[in-house]
Amino acid sequence: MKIAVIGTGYVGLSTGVCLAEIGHTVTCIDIDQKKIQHLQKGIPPFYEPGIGEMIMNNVNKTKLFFSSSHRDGVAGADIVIIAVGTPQREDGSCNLTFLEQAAIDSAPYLEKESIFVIKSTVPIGTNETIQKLIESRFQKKVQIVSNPEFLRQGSAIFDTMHPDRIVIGSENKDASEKIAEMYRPLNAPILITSIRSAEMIKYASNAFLATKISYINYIANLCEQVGADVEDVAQGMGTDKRISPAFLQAGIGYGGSCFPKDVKALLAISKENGINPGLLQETVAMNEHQQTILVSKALQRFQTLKEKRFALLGLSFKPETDDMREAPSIPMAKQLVELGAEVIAYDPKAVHNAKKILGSTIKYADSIDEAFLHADAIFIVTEWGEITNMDIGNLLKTAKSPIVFDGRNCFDEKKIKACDSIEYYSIGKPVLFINPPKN
Ligand SMILES: NC(=O)c1ccc[n+]([C@@H]2O[C@H](COP(=O)([O-])OP(=O)(O)OC[C@H]3O[C@@H](n4cnc5c(N)ncnc54)[C@H](O)[C@@H]3O)[C@@H](O)[C@H]2O)c1
Ligand SMILES: O=c1ccn([C@@H]2O[C@H](COP(=O)(O)OP(=O)(O)O[C@H]3O[C@H](CO)[C@@H](O)[C@H](O)[C@H]3O)[C@@H](O)[C@H]2O)c(=O)[nH]1
Repeated sequence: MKIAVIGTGYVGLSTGVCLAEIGHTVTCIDIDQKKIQHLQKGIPPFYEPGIGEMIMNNVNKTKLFFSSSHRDGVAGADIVIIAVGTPQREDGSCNLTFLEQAAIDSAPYLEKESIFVIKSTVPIGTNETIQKLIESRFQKKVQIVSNPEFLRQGSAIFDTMHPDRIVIGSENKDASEKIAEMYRPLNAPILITSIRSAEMIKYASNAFLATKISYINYIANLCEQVGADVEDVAQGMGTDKRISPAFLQAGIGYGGSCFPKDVKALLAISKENGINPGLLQETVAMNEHQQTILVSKALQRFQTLKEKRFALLGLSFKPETDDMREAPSIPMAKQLVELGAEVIAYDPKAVHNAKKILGSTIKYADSIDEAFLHADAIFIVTEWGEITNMDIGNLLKTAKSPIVFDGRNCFDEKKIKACDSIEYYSIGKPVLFINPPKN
């Protein structure tokens, strides 16, 4: 099939590249000309494992094209997929400006038979609004399909090639069958629903996962008070098939471009519809509290953080991405600086993006070793492989004090007990002291 994908962010680019990989001819469109120029040379605009190779492979096979002109992709396309951003407004509700503009930019070139697919995460009823916009403004009949995306950053290509399910929301049988046909080579379970149910599935899934994280963080905080270990508790819970072990990793809260904004959007939708949003309000409040928890532990340990030098390991909102959107490292670094500490941060990929947000309020190290040097304590924020695999015992010998605040529970007891000297604070687990420093 001939497919146009509008927006070359994490979702649009991953979708476009994978659809080319399974045999379709795909043109990816973006209004960001610089992005398109780079993509035409095979350079991805962000760090995402495996995407660069897949782009080059499909560009070389003339299955994948990039353009900044909507006409180039949309004219003659069987299917047009919209994957532009739907960010959060100040009141938490979803901002549809980019989506409306993408529809307006594409509509003039839509063919009579082409199907218009909205992959962006949108409030319930948006697909119908966009359909009406195209029909009234451009006098064109259009078949609209809601096809929400569930990929995770850091494993976007794997998730797109191996989805747990594909959700297709449509009021038209031919349109949903055509979209199912487009995805057929992926051999994934397909769920066909109404448009409104498909829109709701996306928010309900993200809000559920975010709530599951806030729940285990709440249990973790209780574990610390009652002397239990949250990892044992999560394992005990997760082995129950009805609960599952996924998303039971306690830590310093969720970040990223989706959970924070989608939970708040669903909250706004609840309020608009007169449904008590109390449950989701607690999810958000718990997450905000959790992002401050390591700083509270440090304050308790040191009384004052003035003139302390702290190493911050990991800046991106999760490993294997350079995305800093809503990363827990941002409030944490700001708080430490406000309390008078000097912060030196290390991240394998996200420093460039972190500098745009945190600027020169903190320092940046080129290596883990450099960050450890003379540090009064180490804060672990993101569980990159390089960080979880580091030789912590040896590295701590170069720090001023062997004190670690681990926000992602990266090390087991064996690794901590092998250190000559360490004071190890983690989330939802007892503090470990191995020949701790005197002060
Ligand atoms: N990031 C994720 O992991 C993820 C996963 C599932 C769903 N989603 C949802 O998918 C949507 C896209 O998210 P993203 O993270 O890929 O966004 P993004 O911000 O990374 O990228 C959006 C792209 O769209 C382009 N764009 C904006 N207006 C345009 C227009 N009129 N024509 C062409 N291009 C235009 C921008 O220049 C940008 O490159 C959002 O609704 C998001 O909630 C995101
Ligand atoms: O047990 C867990 C799992 C995740 N996280 C945190 O939750 C955030 C989000 O992680 P993850 O869900 O892996 O990454 P995203 O790329 O944000 O993906 C989520 O958001 C996407 C955008 O909507 C959806 O498509 C995905 O299905 C959904 O998992 C990160 O800060 C993680 O550190 C935890 O704290 N504990």
